[in-house]
Amino acid sequence: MRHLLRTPAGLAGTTLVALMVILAIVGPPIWGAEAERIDPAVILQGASAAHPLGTDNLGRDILARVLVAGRLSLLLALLATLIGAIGGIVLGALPSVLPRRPARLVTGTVNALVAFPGLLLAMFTAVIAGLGARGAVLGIGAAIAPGFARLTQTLAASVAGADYVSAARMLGVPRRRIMARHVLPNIAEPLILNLTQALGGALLGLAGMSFLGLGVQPPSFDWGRLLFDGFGRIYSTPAVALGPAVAVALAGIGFNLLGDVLARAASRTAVPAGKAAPQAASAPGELGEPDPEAVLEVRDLTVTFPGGVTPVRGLSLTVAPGEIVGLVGESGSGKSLTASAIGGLVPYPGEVSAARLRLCGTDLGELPEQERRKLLGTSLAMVFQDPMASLNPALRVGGQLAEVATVHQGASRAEARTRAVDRLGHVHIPEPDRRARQHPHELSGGMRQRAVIAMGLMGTPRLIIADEPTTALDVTVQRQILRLLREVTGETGAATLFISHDIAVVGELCHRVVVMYAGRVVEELPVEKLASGAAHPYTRALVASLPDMDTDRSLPLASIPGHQPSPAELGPGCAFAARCELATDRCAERPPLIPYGKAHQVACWEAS
Ligand SMILES: Nc1ncnc2c1ncn2[C@@H]1O[C@H](COP(=O)(O)OP(=O)(O)OP(=O)(O)O)[C@@H](O)[C@H]1O
Repeated sequence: MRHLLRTPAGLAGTTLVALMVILAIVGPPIWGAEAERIDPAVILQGASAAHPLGTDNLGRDILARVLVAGRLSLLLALLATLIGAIGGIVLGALPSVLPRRPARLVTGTVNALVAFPGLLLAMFTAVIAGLGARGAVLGIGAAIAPGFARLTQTLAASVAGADYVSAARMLGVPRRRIMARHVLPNIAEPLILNLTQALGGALLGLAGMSFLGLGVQPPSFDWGRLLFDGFGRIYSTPAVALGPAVAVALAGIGFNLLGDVLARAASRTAVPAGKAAPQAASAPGELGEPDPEAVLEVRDLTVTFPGGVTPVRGLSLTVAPGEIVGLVGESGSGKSLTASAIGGLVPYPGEVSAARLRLCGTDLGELPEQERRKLLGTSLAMVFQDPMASLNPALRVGGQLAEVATVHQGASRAEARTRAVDRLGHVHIPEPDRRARQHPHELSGGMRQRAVIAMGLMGTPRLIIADEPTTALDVTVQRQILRLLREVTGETGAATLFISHDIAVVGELCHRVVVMYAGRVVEELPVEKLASGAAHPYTRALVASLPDMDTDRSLPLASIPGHQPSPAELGPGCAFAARCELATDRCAERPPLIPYGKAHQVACWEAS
């Protein structure tokens, strides 16, 4: 964010807005008397040394009036924006809490209002509410509200699909409460950012209303009113109209630039990893020197959500070039959030901190936002469970792949397309040229997943994070994708972090296995030791729950009794203790991750 504010647009927006705010505060006390001083000797004068913007029909100095009018102009714009925003957010949120029919009525009304020209809506409301500042403010508020309502509906719809909202719904949480607790807090940031841009629009709108004679009435004056008063003289003494016009334009540009930069900074909806004090397991002195060979080095990674929910707690992980590391654990253990934190994709309001988060030898926490994105865009490829989530259904597959090359490598369109077709062929998609021209829905599930892997290969990824990439696929296709991942890792020398809840798949594909439980690593071991050399009771239970050739298929499959505690339920001791046959009083204290043979670490007091 700080970096974006230092860009030319950010700097210009911040400076202009700061100047406007200062003007609104100091303008009236400094130039108030001058702005009101009537001087019959200098009536209707043009620009001069004494009156740089000329004088009005009562001999009042226009420059002083422009400087004083800033306060009223900004205050009215702020009021109109707040009215529009609050009205719009309420309108936008209503369909989510109302019964079906009234909800449809509200949605239809919002759609109609969005289609209605804003200025007409403003004028219509202003005429009904009465001429003057009040009517203009209500009018502009009414013109702003539909945009906010539509934005609220769109954002709410995107959050409504989140797993935690579905879970709350299934638990029977009332819709009003879901809206207030789960939806609105998660969409607050873009809405607040939109306020800044709306403020710029409101300033221009109010000036327009005053200019049309529908806004501020004498003796009060805002920039629009001054523009209205000076417009008749624009050919004889242009300065009198240009002064207020420039003020309106500068303020509008300032708020729009700032709003745009803020929106861009927030558009990620993800929180970049920042440097944070190392937690529990490793004190600063234990952090040690960075590993120069590692592709990925994570130390004490923590992901926190408001309310003290910490689904990832002090996780450390290293992945070497060409290595396939499996991150395994039950659903909810924090595997996906770990991947999201590495890729800078943790959704707002999650917060990421790490004592060290290095990718390809560069500390991500120390990079400016733009460079961090560039490094992630070129060195990291992410493959998710649902390939449709990574592919835009409205775009052709080839075009989406080509975008990576045009955006990150500055390739021409033709070069990017050729490379996209080549990459599709590389992941064994038959007839890659034809497939590149198709839309994602025309491809099978396995082919889509291959296309996503091909997208990752458009750059030269040093690390591939594959988060449950085969879970949604049938067994045969699963095998093909696993083979492809192994092949890609072997060919490119890239490292792979393979996330799965399926320890059998992990055992088959990976060189090393990291086992997570309730947000922490409980064991890290070479894959050869998985079947019979695991030391943590949880890893052993996971392995024991796998069926093999001798398993009696008439009996229910083995499962680990009990359930993994949710991040909010975690106490100070070993999180697995409640389900562990070996648990003793000592487990009330959390066991540290300690070496247990070569390339093997375990966090258990009773490990044997
Ligand atoms: N946006 C969020 N806000 C609050 N809690 C969240 C959010 N996203 C994830 N969590 C919580 O973090 C915990 C870990 O989630 P995560 O998705 O990383 O688990 P996982 O091990 O990948 O599980 P799965 O295999 O089911 O994807 C879960 O308890 C989940 O409820």
